Amino acid sequence: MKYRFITIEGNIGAGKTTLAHLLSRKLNARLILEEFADNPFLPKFYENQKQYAFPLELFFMAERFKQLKDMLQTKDMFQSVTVSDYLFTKCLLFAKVNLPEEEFRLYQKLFDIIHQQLIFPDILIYLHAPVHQLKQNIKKRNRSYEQSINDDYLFTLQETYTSYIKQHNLKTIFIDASNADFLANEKHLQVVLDALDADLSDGQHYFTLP
Ligand SMILES: Nc1ncnc2c1ncn2[C@@H]1O[C@H](COP(=O)(O)OP(=O)(O)OP(=O)(O)O)[C@@H](O)[C@H]1O
Repeated sequence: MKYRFITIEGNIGAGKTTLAHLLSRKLNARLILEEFADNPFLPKFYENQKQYAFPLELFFMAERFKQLKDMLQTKDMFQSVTVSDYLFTKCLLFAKVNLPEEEFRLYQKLFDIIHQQLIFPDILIYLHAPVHQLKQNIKKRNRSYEQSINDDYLFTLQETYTSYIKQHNLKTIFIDASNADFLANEKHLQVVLDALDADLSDGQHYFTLP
């Protein structure tokens, strides 16, 4: 495997964690998973966004920084590849959507200082699914506090993610994940594995699933 650090991103409910598990098994890679369930502000945020957005975003940034720094500094002699189901920049993208202007500027200052200390992934896999499908996935997995998520929030996040990817030259495997089923359909996983094997230049590369 030519990549040492592979990161999967996508909107809420896009299927990042499932793909991260499958890839890490196939590649015998170390797995870094988002620990959103430990964030005590998340259920409160969904009830009252204005009041809880800032502590929520700060908590996510602190936890993710700690997790990535710890994991990436510890060398694992048996697993030379790492797969994560989030990009550290995700903190900034969500903060941009959720915080008022002044608070976002403060957040960005902190983010910029912290971000310099982390390693960027060698390749990003972005799962793009339409909002109606994300809603179905969110409904199906049935985390109670997520059931109030509305279409506008998902659309705005989608736009924020895609414009970030377009503006940066990060090597990206952009997958049209409408109807993706990486668990049940081996051909879907194979598309990702083949893309990781291909010689890709920097920037975005689009793939559809069979
Ligand atoms: N920075 C953030 N600000 C606000 N909410 C966040 C932030 N990061 C994650 N969340 C919330 O945490 C929960 C988990 O989000 P995330 O998109 O990481 O995982 P997921 O939806 O379980 O992923 P997938 O289904 O693609 O595996 C969601 O409710 C999401 O909105």
